[in-house]
Parts: sequence; C-alpha cells; structure tokens
Amino acid sequence: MAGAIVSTRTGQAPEPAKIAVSHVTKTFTLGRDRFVALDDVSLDIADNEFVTVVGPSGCGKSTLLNILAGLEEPTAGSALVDGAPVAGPGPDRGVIFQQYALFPWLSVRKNVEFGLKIAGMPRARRRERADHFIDVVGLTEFADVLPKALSGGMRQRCAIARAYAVNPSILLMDEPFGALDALSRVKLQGQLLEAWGRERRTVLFITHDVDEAVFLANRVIVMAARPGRIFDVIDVDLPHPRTEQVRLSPRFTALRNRVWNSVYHHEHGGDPTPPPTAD
Ligand SMILES: Nc1ncnc2c1ncn2[C@@H]1O[C@H](COP(=O)(O)OP(=O)(O)OP(=O)(O)O)[C@@H](O)[C@H]1O
Repeated sequence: MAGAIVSTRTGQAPEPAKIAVSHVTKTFTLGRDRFVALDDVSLDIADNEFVTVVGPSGCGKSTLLNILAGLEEPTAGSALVDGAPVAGPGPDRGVIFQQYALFPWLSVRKNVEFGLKIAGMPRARRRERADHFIDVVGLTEFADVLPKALSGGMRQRCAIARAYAVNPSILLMDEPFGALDALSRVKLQGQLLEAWGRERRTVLFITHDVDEAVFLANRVIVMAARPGRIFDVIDVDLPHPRTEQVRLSPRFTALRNRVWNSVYHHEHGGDPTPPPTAD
C-alpha cells in the first residue's frame, strides 16, 4: 500500500544537511528598482538526496542554484555546503546547465577528461576514470567523436559524464533535459537515476516538467514567484528503481497531481497556503 505523502513547509531534510540554505534573500537592483528574486528561502538537503525544484518562470529557481554553485551571493542569509559557507565555485559541486557547454574541438573522452587534466591527474588514471563515466552514461562507442557528431541527448550525457568524472559530491542541474524531445528526456531520466544509484550524489535538479520532478526525486520543492519563495515541499515515496511501471502507477499519478495542484493553485490566485495533501 502506498504511504502518506508527507508535506512540510520548512523543506527540512530528516538527516544532517549536506546543503543548508538558511533564510536566504536575494535582491537584484535594476536602475532604481529593487527586485526580490528570493525571499527568506530555507532548505536543507541531506547527503545523497535527490531534490527537484519546480515553479513558474521567474520564481528564483536558477538564482537558488547559482547561489549554491557559488556564482551568485545571497543578499542576506546563508548557504552552507558540508557546514561551510559557499565562497565560490568548487570541485565539490558539479554544475550542469540546459546548454551542454562542451568543448566542440575535443572528443567526448577529452571533454570528460578535461576537468581531471586541470586537477593534475596523471594521464593513464584520467583516461581510465573518463572511460568509466563514459560507460556509465552509455557513450563508450562514441568516446572518440566530436560533440557535433552527437545528438542533443548524447551531448547532455557527455556533460553529465564530465560532471561526474571530477567526483563532485553534489550535482546542481538547471533544466538539463529542457532542450530535449520527450523520448530522449525519459531515457536520460532513467540513465541519470541509474548513475545516481551506482555513484551516489546529492542532487538539486531544476525542471519545468512536473512528471520529471516526481519521477526523479526523493523530494519536490515547489517555488512561487513575486517574491521567489518555497511554497510547498512534497516527499516522494515511490520505490527504486524507478521503472516505467513506476511511472505508470497510480501512486505516481497521485503525486504528480499533488505537485501539479500546488504549482497551479498558486499561479491561479489561490491563497498563499499550499493545497491540502491529495490523499
Ligand atoms: N543578474 C540578474 N539581474 C537582475 N535580475 C535578475 C538577475 N538574475 C535573475 N534576475 C531576476 O530574478 C528573478 C528570478 O530569476 P531566475 O532565473 O532565478 O528564475 P527561474 O525560476 O529560474 O526562471 P526560469 O524558470 O524562467 O528559468 C527573475 O525575475 C529574473 O529576472
């Protein structure tokens, strides 16, 4: 029997936090206007958790991810990784954006090896490591080709292998599958979960796709805009491995509806409290 969907307002993880976002506010100044992109956002993410973030355009999803990546600083509040304030980008956090950002003149293998080379890893070891992660994402046959010879989905898999290879304990993914067709997207979701099962990481994954958010996550964070804030948090108690049967299960549908209601409810003038739990 499916368990209850647990919803909390605070976004606190049950275990000690790998990522601790505490009362983060971020304002941008545009001319004379001050724009509040994030307003008092608090969120703990436990080690090895897979958290997805959904919400309308402009609710501050990327701003939150960029703060954790060290690409933006909070205006107020704190963002800690392993208990230390984020002070810039670091090898402990791999970032994957919607645009694959591969070096077009380097083969798949050389792209994956790149970060290891920068880190000074000897050639034989970095090759072995790159080949391992190329295998994890199913690109072994394409290790020697240039990105231009790959499909969009394959390029994104290469970007994932590159991020995995430098062994970050955290993956920050900003709509990584947003540019892909539905089938490639579903395949990559499966591969990402498989890789996550084998090489555990703490993942923060932004998406506009509610099905994707539920399929991948242990927890879904729903954000609202104007100002950007956490509106709802939904625990996902679907079993692993997340097979296509899981995707077609009534429990998946219930959770998807629960998340969708939460996103829709806010966008269509509901009061600022989340809707009640669906079951
Ligand atoms: N560097 C910046 N300067 C000024 N305003 C910014 C800057 N970065 C983000 N913003 C504003 O902050 C708000 C939140 O932006 P953000 O990109 O985090 O939203 P988002 O939820 O990721 O949106 P989307 O789903 O469309 O990608 C937006 O209104 C955006 O215009």
